[in-house]
Amino acid sequence: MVTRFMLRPPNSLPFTFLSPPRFLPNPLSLSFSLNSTTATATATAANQNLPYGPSLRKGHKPSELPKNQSEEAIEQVQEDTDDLLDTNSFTRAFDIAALRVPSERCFALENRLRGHLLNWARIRNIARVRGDEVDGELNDYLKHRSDSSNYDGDTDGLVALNRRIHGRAEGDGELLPPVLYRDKLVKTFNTRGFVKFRNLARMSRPKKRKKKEEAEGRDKRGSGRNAVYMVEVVEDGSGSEEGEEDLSGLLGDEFKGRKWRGSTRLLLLDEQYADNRLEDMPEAIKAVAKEDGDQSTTSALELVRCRLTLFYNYWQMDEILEALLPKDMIIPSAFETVGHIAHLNLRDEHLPYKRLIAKVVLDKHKPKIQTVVNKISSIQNDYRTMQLEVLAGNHSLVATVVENGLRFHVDLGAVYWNSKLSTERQRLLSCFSQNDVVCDVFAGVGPIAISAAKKVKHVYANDLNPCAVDYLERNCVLNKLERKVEVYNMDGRRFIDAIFTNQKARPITQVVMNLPNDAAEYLGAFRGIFRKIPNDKEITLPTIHVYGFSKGEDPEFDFHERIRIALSEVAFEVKTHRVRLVAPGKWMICASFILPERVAIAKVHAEPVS
Ligand SMILES: C[S@@+](CC[C@H](N)C(=O)[O-])C[C@H]1O[C@@H](n2cnc3c(N)ncnc32)[C@H](O)[C@@H]1O
Repeated sequence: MVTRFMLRPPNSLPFTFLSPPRFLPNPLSLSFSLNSTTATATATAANQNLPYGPSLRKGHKPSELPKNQSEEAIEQVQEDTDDLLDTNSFTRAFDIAALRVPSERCFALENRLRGHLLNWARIRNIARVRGDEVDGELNDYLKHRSDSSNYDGDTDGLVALNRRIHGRAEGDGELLPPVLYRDKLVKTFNTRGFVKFRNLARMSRPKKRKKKEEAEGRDKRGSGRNAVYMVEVVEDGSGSEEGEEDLSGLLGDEFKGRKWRGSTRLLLLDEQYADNRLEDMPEAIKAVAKEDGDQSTTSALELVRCRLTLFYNYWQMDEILEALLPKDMIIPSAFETVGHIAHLNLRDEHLPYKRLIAKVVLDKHKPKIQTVVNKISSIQNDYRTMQLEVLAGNHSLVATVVENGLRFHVDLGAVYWNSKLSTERQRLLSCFSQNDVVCDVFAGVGPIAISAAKKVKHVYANDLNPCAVDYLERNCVLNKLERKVEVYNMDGRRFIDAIFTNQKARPITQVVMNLPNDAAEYLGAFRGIFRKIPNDKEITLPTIHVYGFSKGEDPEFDFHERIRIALSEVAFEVKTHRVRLVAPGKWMICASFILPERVAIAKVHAEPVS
């Protein structure tokens, strides 16, 4: 059964008498609708109580909007989503005021009106007017026509304009074939100094999508499946005036019976001026309007009423989840990413809404995120893998991660990966030099081993998980480092014993042991590791970097103690570094020390457990 989730009604929070639950208590019997008359009546009052800026608790719901082009955009957003979520219920329209100004002056006026313009996140305070974009040359011509006192009857200009409109070349009166026309353009460019136009054909041809948008006279933000917001003029001062020419034939039906003032833009005014008349506006706005009136007989600056519609795509993930989830529930706002996968860590209280949450996460982070998963249980197995449930998107758990300029293929369902450790891996790498030989005892798919291979002389990498080893080998090849990394698939203790007692192996200078739960206990494998080496032969004592968790009051001391006990040695220096807090009061620590000689040559050797 598919359950459809509806948004909490707008204005529900400030009014207890509306007080429906913040969400529907039983997610399996969801059907909720707000009495729209009540909502409208309370809208203005509610808006006054709400903070500045757009909010799902402000504005009008789509059902309250008059039928118009915005419906097309709403439908297209809906098309893109499945039945789980009613995206239309996130459409909000806001009444605002705007100054309609000539396009060439809008940036100068924007600067002068700063502080009085709409300052909402992700909304540009300059909006284009639908169907109001005209070629500059045509614009000049139309200005002359509309101001007949200035019009000097320049027939040359008219002829040039005519040629331009009919695609004819200047001088010959005939259409040029495209190749000749392009050739002519090249010459023009060159004489003007544009000598580096290598691919003129491509550059002079507008991109298909752009062409289509221009033809439709629409702003990308306001239409199609990616509609974010849209600005429409709902009431302006223009209208048919006597003696005014009907320009609908030239400019399209949009302009039927309307006064033409050239290309214009809307400077969206702050929401507090939505209902103001010009005389009630602040001095800065009045001054601009007055100057404009003084300068021009046909002032193009006018105050208009607009509707700003914000669609589902406008709202951020937390705004949408806050509106959907029950009141007082913590909004899941963070997640880990591994390549195309968003990895949630939902609390029990979120589980009834897990698919809904995942859908919003996916919608708000597409196309980077293609799959949303949730961890089902904590990591408990030997291979440190997670049990994951795919909640939204495609079911591929094989991700490609880029770290430190290297690429890693990772199957999140079968191997260990933690992007949060990337900074720590960088820190560790900075301890290595080009003469080092590194031994990574718990290598996983190779983030440390392969990154080290780029820098050091040689790497021995091991993991118990055959699947991790498989990816480790592939990742070596993927990064063209397979000749510098030797891969093993065995238990850590056996590996330490094998690699240090192997006469042919290069002397190891650095050992990495990243298995924080148990790595310290594997240190016993180093006791007596060089016991068979003759006294007169030089030995290289490696620096060991071992990771562990500590809940102790003094985590460094606590971890140091564990290392001492594992090595049965007291007197040696250990440097510790706090990696990160993995849970309240629980630190992940990295301890680095040179293997004490007494331990390395001890006669008692802890036999590896087979
Ligand atoms: C915490 S992960 C670290 C992996 C890698 N170093 C990284 O940073 O992504 C620990 C790895 O140790 C491996 N492992 C667990 N027990 C092991 C053992 N006894 N011997 C060798 N590897 C083991 C697991 O399969 C896992 O890949």
